[in-house]
Amino acid sequence: MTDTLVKQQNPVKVSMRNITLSFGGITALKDVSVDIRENEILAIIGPNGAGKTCLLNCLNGFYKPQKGEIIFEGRDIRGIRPDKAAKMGLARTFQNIELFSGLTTLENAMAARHVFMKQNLLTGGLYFGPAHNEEIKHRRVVEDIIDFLEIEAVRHHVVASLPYGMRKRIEFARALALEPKVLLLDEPMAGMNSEEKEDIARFIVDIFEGQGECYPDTPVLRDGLNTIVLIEHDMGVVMDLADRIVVLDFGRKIAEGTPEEIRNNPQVISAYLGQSAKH
Ligand SMILES: Nc1ncnc2c1ncn2[C@@H]1O[C@H](COP(=O)(O)OP(=O)(O)OP(=O)(O)O)[C@@H](O)[C@H]1O
Repeated sequence: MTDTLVKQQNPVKVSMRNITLSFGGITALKDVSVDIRENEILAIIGPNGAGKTCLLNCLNGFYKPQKGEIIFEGRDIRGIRPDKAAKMGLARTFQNIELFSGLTTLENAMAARHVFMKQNLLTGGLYFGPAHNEEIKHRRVVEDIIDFLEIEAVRHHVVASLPYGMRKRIEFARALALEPKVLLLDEPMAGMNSEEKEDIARFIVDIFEGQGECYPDTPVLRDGLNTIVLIEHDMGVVMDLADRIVVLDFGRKIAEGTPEEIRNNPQVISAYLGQSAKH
């Protein structure tokens, strides 16, 4: 059996069925169905305005599609609150960085851990005792993630003072700090130079594969994260990283397949690759 066939038979982790999303007269997504499978990096591509970000926004509850269903862990999560989606294991980064710019790298990553914290504001105010112990545990996970993403040098820097590429990396750290089951990356390399892109590509592969006993106390790094969805415009990166690709155009799914299939699909070439070839 070929590798492709094996991939196609991987269990479905999230199933988006017949998603339609409109804003007034604009139909951003029209009857789009996408299965996100275990053990795959799934790339979503398409020209500007094709509906890629909208699809992620539906997945993590930012937008509630008018039609369709999103099945995750046996239930329809269409229209779930974003914090609930994060708690269930759907974490994402944003095309336009959405960090707390007045906080440090460490504080931004720790903020993500509040999803898991049992202590409330009152007990949290009593620094000693359970809240303190809990903080130590979460801090260890966050420090591992900071180490993994090689951002130790800016742990205590306020995010607003950092260059763009570094802020993108911190957003990645914050998403990992949620220890997700499915990681949604919206243009994690946008605006980066080729060296920075290579670093991010390496992190994606490493997180997908897992780092074993290098990080024994942080399961997301130790065991890896076997379901990653990636929106990316750089075709070289997409072809290198993705196991499968879904192509959107004007809010519709026009193709789905392996990088090889997509590369040779005439509809995709005219809709997307053709367009970029003109530039
Ligand atoms: N909140 C909104 N209100 C109105 N229209 C919206 C909203 N969000 C998205 N749209 C529209 O939906 C369509 C799809 O947008 P989306 O951001 O998903 O595209 P995209 O494929 O991610 O594009 P890009 O590659 O440029 O980021 C566009 O026409 C966009 O203007």
